[in-house]
Amino acid sequence: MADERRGGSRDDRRGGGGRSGGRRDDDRRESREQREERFRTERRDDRGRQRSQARRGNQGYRSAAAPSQRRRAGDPARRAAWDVLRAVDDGAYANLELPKLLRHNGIGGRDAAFASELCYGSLRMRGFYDAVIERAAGRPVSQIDAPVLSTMRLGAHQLLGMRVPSHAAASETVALAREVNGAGAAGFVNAVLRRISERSREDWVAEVTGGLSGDAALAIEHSHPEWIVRALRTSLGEQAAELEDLLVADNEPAAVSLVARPGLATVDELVAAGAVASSMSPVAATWEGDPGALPAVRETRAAVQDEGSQLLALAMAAVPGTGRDHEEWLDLCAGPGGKAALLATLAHEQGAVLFANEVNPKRTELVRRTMAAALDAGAEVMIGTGDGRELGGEEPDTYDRVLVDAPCTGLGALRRRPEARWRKTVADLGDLTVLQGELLDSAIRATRPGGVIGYATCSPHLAETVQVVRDALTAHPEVTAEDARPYFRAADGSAIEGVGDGPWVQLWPHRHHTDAMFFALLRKSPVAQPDSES
Ligand SMILES: C[S@@+](CC[C@H](N)C(=O)[O-])C[C@H]1O[C@@H](n2cnc3c(N)ncnc32)[C@H](O)[C@@H]1O
Repeated sequence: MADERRGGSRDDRRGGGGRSGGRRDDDRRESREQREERFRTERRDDRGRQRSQARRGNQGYRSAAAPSQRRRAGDPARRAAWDVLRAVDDGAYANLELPKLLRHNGIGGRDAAFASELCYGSLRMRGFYDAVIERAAGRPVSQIDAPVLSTMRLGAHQLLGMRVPSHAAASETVALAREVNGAGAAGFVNAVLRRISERSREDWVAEVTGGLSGDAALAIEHSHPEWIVRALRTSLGEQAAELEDLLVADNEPAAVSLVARPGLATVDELVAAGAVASSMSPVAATWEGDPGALPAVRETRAAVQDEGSQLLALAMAAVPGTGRDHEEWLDLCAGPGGKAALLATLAHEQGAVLFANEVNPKRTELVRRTMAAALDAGAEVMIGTGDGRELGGEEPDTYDRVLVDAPCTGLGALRRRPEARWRKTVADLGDLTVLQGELLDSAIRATRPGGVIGYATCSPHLAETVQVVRDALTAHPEVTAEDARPYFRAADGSAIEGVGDGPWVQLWPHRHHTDAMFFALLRKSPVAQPDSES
């Protein structure tokens, strides 16, 4: 392939017409921006409303401290956590919002770590805390004003989920309530937190799950929507006894895993900088602190990437392809580009070329940025924007390896997105599984005879994983499933255990300390030879 195609656009190659698959994402972005604007203005109203409501309805409550001793404002870390909870209620993502706020307010070090734990923990454990708050407040949370409820959730997490001494948790949270909710509401917060502090976490679990059994009790105690608990139980199948371990793992913050992109960085380089080599992915090291402090990360030679994603890209490259020289690889859903960047360096090592496709133009741009070091090192990559569902019809029988890292519910990455579990609904599955089926269908069409297709999701939900693959196998008799397990290798070269009975691979947070990634490997039969047809 000619050098000028490196980092070039597939749209250019096809005459620059571009593709217009990004409208749905643009629509979403617009409404998100509108929501943010609404939030900026509404927050002032909320606080005003809150004060007057509190004066009307909660006059009986009094702060624990004497008026002369009352702190007028909360501390900056708690305030930042509260601001994020409010923003999340309006559609923001905590992992994007919190770093922005911490930077803006100059909060760093231990205060930043405290704000992160407070914010993410309150969001993850919202289901449990709301059940506790309802008992302590003597009313359903739907009857508590949202800004006051956010304050109470922060207080509940300090009391039941962090090692903050009760008196500090209560007094600091009441000071925050005075600042953001008004004096009357602060009295209400004080009374509720006082009641919560009278019992241990274990006692509250017994109280709020009393009378419930099975998945309903697990859902409250481990703070997952019940439909997700049921789906995870089904996905675990014969290992359903591990369900509680999985729910616990979902509530623990994921360690920061770095990938050393082959040919660009090494695990040894990351270890020399203070990271710890992983026993799971051969190209991973875990890192505590700001990844941006590492030159290899700033230069895109290394990056933050879940080890499950690393293993999956490594497997995709390790599978025997068509055996052709100079293979062509396709990443059908590449944005923001983590797997594509790893595939690009692996393709470069094998003398192959990668085409990274993404439907959303802004995410295509992220793919380009993620690739910077790989492109500089001479990896042959084309990056294009387009609807992956059309690609199989446009370029049939073309690619030696095709990865479909499909858009999904993300139920396998709940550790990373603390609010995600409360936003997903069973209804999301319907549209997603249709899209996943169409993308896999297109990927099969785009695959050269004898080539391989990897189908991946960061969800273990059977409707998005096994069912999509089975439907594709039924619709495409020219494709067969291959055992993916031999291609998942740990850092010492041994086979990774506990990935299921095959032929697919299912990784799990509680077993592998990765996201719950699913991977299926399909192969398109080679073109029938003339003599075999006779
Ligand atoms: C799970 S993410 C892929 C993550 C990516 N492989 C990585 O490792 O960074 C799924 C991606 O599919 C994209 N997508 C959604 N619908 C698509 C379509 N019809 N064609 C191509 N990409 C699509 C989404 O915008 C999203 O970026």
